[in-house]
Amino acid sequence: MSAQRTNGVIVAIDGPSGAGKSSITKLLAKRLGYLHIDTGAMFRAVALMAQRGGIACDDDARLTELCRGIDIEFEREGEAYRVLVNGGDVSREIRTEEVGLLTSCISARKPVRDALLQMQRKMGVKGGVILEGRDIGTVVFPDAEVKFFLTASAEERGRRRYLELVARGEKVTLEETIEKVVCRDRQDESREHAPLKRAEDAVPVDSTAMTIDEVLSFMEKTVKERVAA
Ligand SMILES: Nc1ncnc2c1ncn2[C@@H]1O[C@H](COP(=O)(O)OP(=O)(O)OP(=O)(O)O)[C@@H](O)[C@H]1O
Ligand SMILES: Nc1ccn([C@H]2C[C@H](O)[C@@H](COP(=O)(O)O)O2)c(=O)n1
Repeated sequence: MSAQRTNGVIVAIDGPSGAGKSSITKLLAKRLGYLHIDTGAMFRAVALMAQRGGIACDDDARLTELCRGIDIEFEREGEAYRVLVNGGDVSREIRTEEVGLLTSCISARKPVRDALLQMQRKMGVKGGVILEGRDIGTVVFPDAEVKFFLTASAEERGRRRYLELVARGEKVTLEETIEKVVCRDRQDESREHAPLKRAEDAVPVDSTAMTIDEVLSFMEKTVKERVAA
């Protein structure tokens, strides 16, 4: 472990939409006493601010200016966390389907990735953190002590997201939800900058037939073994 890691190791959890990254990261961070850094929420926050400012998702000049002046924070609230942008709570607004779609475009822009890369490295460099996203183990922290690539079949991820949306009262079908998951996968995997892919040294976890507790126990055991080694 490098001398910079004064607070513990860095754990990276990458994977496609609906794989369970946020759910697992929240629980694993609690068990380890680590900080949970939801990098997807950071991209969503930039997308929301671009939407509010009338900035087109491919306007790199204005996106560069937006990212230069943006302050994104995670504020612990009991067992959860609030996402603050320039001091304002955007935890709910960033989770809408509209912002999610805009984020797919925004997250492909190099100025946005470069700006958030610096922020994420600053947040995690001392360790004692779990970062979840698409490029943590490949780009943000290629030297992370523990890396996981968490996935599940597109059908299972669509089913999970469908149940989540229906529970929120949204009128969606299972078929269209699976289609959106597959579409999001294609966008995240095919973009030019920091595409979604498994780091060579990431531990693959296919949760298609695993419960949240089974995934959590496996990851906790793996981290503790790696730290003890
Ligand atoms: N192993 C599992 N078995 C059943 N349901 C799961 C499992 N893992 C996660 N879920 C459920 O699937 C839904 C999506 O999980 P979550 O939001 O954590 O995924 P994610 O990878 O963070 O997605 P995104 O990247 O789109 O934010 C949640 O309702 C969660 O409770
Ligand atoms: N490190 C990251 C994290 C997220 N993204 C993209 C992928 C999604 O299109 C969008 C929202 O992520 P989610 O909240 O669904 O995990 O942001 C990325 O490109 N890199």
